Amino acid sequence: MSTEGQVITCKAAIAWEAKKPLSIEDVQVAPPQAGEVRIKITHTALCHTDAYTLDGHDPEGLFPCILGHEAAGIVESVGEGVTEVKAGDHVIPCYQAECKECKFCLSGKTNLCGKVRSATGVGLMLSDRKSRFSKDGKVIYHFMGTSTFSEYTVVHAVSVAKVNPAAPLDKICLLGCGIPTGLGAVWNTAKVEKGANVAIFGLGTVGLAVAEGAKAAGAARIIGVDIDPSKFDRAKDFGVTETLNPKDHKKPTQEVIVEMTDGGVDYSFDCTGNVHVMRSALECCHKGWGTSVIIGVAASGQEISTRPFQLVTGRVWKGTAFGGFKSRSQVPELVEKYLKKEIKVDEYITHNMKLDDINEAFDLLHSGKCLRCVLQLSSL
Ligand SMILES: NC(=O)C1=CN([C@@H]2O[C@H](COP(=O)(O)OP(=O)(O)OC[C@H]3O[C@@H](n4cnc5c(N)ncnc54)[C@H](O)[C@@H]3O)[C@@H](O)[C@H]2O)C=CC1
Ligand SMILES: N[C@@H](CCC(=O)N[C@@H](CSC=O)C(=O)NCC(=O)O)C(=O)O
Ligand SMILES: [Zn+2]
Ligand SMILES: [Zn+2]
Repeated sequence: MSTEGQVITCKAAIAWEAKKPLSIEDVQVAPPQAGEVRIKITHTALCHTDAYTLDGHDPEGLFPCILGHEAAGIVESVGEGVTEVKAGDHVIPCYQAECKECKFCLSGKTNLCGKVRSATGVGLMLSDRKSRFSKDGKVIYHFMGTSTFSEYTVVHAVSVAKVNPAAPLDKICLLGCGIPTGLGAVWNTAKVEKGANVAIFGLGTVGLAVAEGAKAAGAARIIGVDIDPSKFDRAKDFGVTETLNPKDHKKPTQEVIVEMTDGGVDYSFDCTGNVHVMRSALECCHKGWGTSVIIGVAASGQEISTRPFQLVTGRVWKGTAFGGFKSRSQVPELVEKYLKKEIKVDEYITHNMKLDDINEAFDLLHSGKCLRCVLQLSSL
């Protein structure tokens, strides 16, 4: 029976307030309005950014909300005027939109899109500044324009990447965030070249994807830094050539790396979200040309600092969102790369669970034992 045009009642994990476990409850999901798409989410993974917002560190965090932004699913219905996807299409919801017509999209300089960001930042849909989620009449906010911890979600059409239906949704859900972010930080933002020396701070999913991207780019040395030594063996499988635990050294990590590399690395990446680590990452870069890319998301109120002399003497500080990939255009290309075995995806999945187990999955994420945990919400 078609659900098009109807309110759907389905299960979702509601974050009623910060720092509290999620609650699996029935929610009402309104039909998509003009320019919107309702998606049946089949699989979602958890990213550190979901934990960051749930823990109350996100200045944009709004409660109650439905978190989740690394997922895949099938279009259930589309609103008026939506032509690029239709019911039955396999899709990846993208927290970074791509409208292809705003100042950002047309600039050729960035993957950021300005079309819906003002609405997604306050948990609403653009057309009427309302939420499509409710619980017995009470508004539940959207998150990152995706809200994938729900059996059904509504997103802006500019935030939907249509992908090859031959790709397994339980794997390619990971292409909604962490893997593209790490690969793209190397390929699009830093543009690491053959023979370069690289340092990666933080060897979770994002850091490992940086390692994978750096190896593919032909980096000579890939130094993996983490305070958890249990991360090191696996990191070597992703391309890390040397490991460094800051706790094993009296000197600041940046000094250790500068000594190891005859003056510093060509590129460094922060994949921790810790502002002190971001400073180390900048300062371990080579004088004159070293570039450091901030990927990690820092908690509300945190600020970065260094001596301006570090920049005067040629180091460059950059940041990246979704690895600089244009979502609707390039996520389908990443799916094809996965199908051709040109990029890893399965290797980042350490756990598989059901939506009901989501709080256990967050505990695993916090424990450091988990790279990506994929939750199955429904079967095809
Ligand atoms: N800019 C963007 O578009 C995106 C940013 N992120 C952010 O990237 C960061 C990494 O995400 P995940 O890999 O999912 O997280 P994760 O929690 O799996 O990995 C973080 C790693 O950093 C290590 N670490 C923590 N403190 C450290 C320190 N002081 N020195 C060295 N290593 C340290 C941890 O042991 C862990 O291995 C998070 O801040 C996340 O919010 C994630 C996706 C997209
Ligand atoms: N809401 C936070 C910032 C969170 C943030 O930086 N998000 C990243 C993606 S993290 C994915 O796991 C991002 O793409 N930012 C760009 C954007 O447009 O949101 C805050 O207010 O500081
Ligand atoms: Zn993420
Ligand atoms: Zn745009």
